[in-house]
Amino acid sequence: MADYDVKPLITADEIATKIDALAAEINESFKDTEKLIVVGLLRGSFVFIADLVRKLTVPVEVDFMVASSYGDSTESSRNVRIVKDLDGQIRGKDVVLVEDIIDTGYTLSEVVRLLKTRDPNRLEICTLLNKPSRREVEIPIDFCGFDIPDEFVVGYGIDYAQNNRNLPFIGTVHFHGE
Ligand SMILES: O=P(O)(O)OC[C@H]1O[C@H](OP(=O)(O)OP(=O)(O)O)[C@H](O)[C@@H]1O
Ligand code: HPA
Repeated sequence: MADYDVKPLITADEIATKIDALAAEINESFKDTEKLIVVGLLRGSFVFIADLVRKLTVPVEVDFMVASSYGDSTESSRNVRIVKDLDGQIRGKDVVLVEDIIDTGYTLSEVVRLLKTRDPNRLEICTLLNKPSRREVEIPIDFCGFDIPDEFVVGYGIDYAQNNRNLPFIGTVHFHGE
């Protein structure tokens, strides 16, 4: 049995409403784009990307990268491993990088640094969750869902030690005895 409880923070309905708003912002911002490359940063963003792209009305291509820095911990290792790179080219293209959560900022800053070396026309960042109080590396966010407090969260694709990604809502983790 897990040695922690999950307390609801953001409901499935609140997430769905926010995704409609984020998609509307992205559709407006990229309305003149021939094709938008949506880059999903796995694994945590797989649920968010699936819901978000179905609300986009601009022509879209989807590609994925896999990055990892937390392992089974609630603390970043600050060592970002790029486990899988993009399959396609982004030179001269309009790109939105889709992330589930920005916490210290290490993961995204490393991915952004790498993608910028490939000279995209536009590279913008969309995150469902943002924990501003934990930031160690500054990251400009173009499309942001929710600012959340300094608590470890799970659900809607986001894990603790690979568990809880299947929860339809977002909740905070509370270890027994804390
Ligand atoms: O801003 P940071 O402190 O870098 O944290 C954010 C990153 O941490 C999580 O990834 P994780 O390394 O847990 O891999 P996962 O996506 O496979 O869950 C999350 O999905 C973000 O990519
Ligand atoms: O709050 C979090 N939960 C799960 N993974 C994370 N990676 C960074 N912050 C978090």
